[in-house]
Amino acid sequence: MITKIYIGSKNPAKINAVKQVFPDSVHLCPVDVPSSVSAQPFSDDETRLGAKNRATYLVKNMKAPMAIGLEGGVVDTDEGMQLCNWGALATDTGDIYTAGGARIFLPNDLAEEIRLGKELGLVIDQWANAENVRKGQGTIGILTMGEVDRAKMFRHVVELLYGQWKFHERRKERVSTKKQ
Ligand SMILES: O=P(O)(O)OP(=O)(O)OP(=O)(O)OC[C@H]1O[C@@H](n2cnc3c(O)ncnc32)[C@H](O)[C@@H]1O
Ligand SMILES: [Mg+2]
Repeated sequence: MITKIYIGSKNPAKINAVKQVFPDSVHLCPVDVPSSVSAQPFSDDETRLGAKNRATYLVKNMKAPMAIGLEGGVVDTDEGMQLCNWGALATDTGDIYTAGGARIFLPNDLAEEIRLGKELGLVIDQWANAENVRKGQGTIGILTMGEVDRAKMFRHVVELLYGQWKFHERRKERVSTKKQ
């Protein structure tokens, strides 16, 4: 049974996403950890690696039985720049699951600023004339008029992680009962 989950961030949007998925009895431990990728990841691979690094850091260095890493990034394409988001769930049994989140295109003037090397978290505050967007509704919340905010988007990612973990645990149980 899961009693404690570490989260590799103190960002409230990320913590809320995890809180919404697991039962109230599960104790959440948010810790700021290095993602060991750029502050503004620029591809799916880099963003996914950031999420994995956050989760595995907690298992290795904080002795977390289960840890979740969530990471936001962007992907530039021929048709414009997209938001991308990834999550990873790692366990002290050596398992790791990853899942990608929703993606939408950024308006071009916003994307141009990021191409200049600025971090989305800073750019969006100016662009939307708001403060700490990344800790609240997120860019995705601004661009969808609050229909899908950052916590809701990451909630889906966490559901995909938790669901995969449950599936594999069930499979392991079946295999061990067969062997008996
Ligand atoms: O404290 P941490 O967990 O690092 O939270 P963060 O907001 O910095 O989140 P990420 O490092 O995962 O995001 C990478 C970059 O993309 C920005 N970003 C990603 N998604 C965003 C969103 O929905 N709204 C605002 N900024 C976002 C973020 O501010 C960073 O500059
Ligand atoms: Mg960050």
